[in-house]
Amino acid sequence: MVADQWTGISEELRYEIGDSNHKNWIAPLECLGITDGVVRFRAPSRFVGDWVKRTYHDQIFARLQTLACDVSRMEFIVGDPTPRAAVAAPATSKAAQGDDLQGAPLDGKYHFDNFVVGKPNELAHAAARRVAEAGPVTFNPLFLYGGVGLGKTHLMHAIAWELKAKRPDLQVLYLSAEQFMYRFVQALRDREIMDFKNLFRSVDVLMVDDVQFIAGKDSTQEEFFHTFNALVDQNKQIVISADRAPGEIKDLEARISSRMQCGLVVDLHPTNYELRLGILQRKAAQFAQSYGSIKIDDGVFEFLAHRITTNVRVLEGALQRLFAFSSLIGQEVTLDMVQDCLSDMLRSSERRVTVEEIQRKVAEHFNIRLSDMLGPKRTRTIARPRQIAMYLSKEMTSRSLPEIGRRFGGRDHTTILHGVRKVVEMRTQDTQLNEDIELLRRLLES
Ligand SMILES: Nc1ncnc2c1ncn2[C@@H]1O[C@H](COP(=O)(O)OP(=O)(O)OP(=O)(O)O)[C@@H](O)[C@H]1O
Repeated sequence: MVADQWTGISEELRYEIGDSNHKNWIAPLECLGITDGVVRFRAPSRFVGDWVKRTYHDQIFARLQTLACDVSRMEFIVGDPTPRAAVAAPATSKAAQGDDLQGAPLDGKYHFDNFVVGKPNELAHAAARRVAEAGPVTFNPLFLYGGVGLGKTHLMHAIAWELKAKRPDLQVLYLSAEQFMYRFVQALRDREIMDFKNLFRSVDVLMVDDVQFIAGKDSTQEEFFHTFNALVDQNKQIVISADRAPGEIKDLEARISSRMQCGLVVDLHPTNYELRLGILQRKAAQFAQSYGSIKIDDGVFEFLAHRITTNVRVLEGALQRLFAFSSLIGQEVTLDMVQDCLSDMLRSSERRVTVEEIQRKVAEHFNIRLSDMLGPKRTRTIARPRQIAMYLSKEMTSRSLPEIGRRFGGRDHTTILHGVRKVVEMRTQDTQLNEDIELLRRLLES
């Protein structure tokens, strides 16, 4: 009974702790059920079990209690509980044991095949592909960086999958910097630091995600630095990711930051409209396999790609919700339904572009002075760009007409409304103007 409801709890936790934590820690757990008040989970390694117990115990426990009031505690067991697992492993050095080398679980969806390539990520993708060929080490480390949800983890997992498939002989270790620190601290505590060092130095490819996490953590940084140097000296490939460039990570020791810049540092740029559209199409095909096909009206993907520009994870969440909703109630996905079903997401991902930015960009584009945009002049060369800026302010910000009016030199809201209507009308008749507006919108979104 508890095991049946675990999927629901796991999904709730995804919202609470985020996709990436969920993927690393909660998704790999299997709920085995409840006996005498003890809820048992199977974890893929002791490391995962310990971590979940320390970090998410309260969140999981509170939910379990709402299901079965006789829950008294949780227990994590490791590996396969059948008698096969009871066979004693031959005595091997710790470093050679699979469980110890086990990094974070790899997501089965993060392959190169389903990574959509566009201008903003083509270099990062090409570099990742090169590393995944496992040819001679040409750049070491490969340092991938970029904002939240732009595909760093996806690319790292894709490298790991590809290497596992092509070169099963290689020891590939992927983990987050947080896990690196946890294992280091655990090794210190258990006096197993030599095992720790041997383990990390015995890998052929080391991949560390979100390295900014160790900034400011002195002894972890120190150990990381030595591991890093030892592997580079042996010509072993290292792949690192972070949310910013090495030189910009606050409290990261200068010697580490400079070592990281010795290889290839590549940036995943924020997505552009075309990339978002491509990702939506690709993900929709994937979702159709799990949820069954649904009918999606023309213009829905374009609308989403315009409106949800924050990060790909949010875009994916939006699409998933539409699929779930549509297949549950058996309704096709129309623009109206999208606005209804995703109203919270659309509100919160409203571009943080400001009226002032819009005025500046539009003034630059039409080569007029900002003071004229705000001032009283009514000549066409000034009034037209001003109306376009009003229109974009209404479309791209959540400001009301009176608020926009105040920002346009204290104009009345009816003047703004008139400007907006005028542009809506002109857009249908003047293709050049329409293109100008689309261009401006994209510039402002990027
Ligand atoms: N170019 C892309 N093609 C397909 N899916 C993508 C692409 N970029 C990102 N995604 C998807 O977006 C989601 C978030 O990506 P990912 O977890 O790799 O981001 P990240 O850069 O590691 O973010 P964070 O900084 O939060 O760790 C994933 O589901 C991933 O598959």
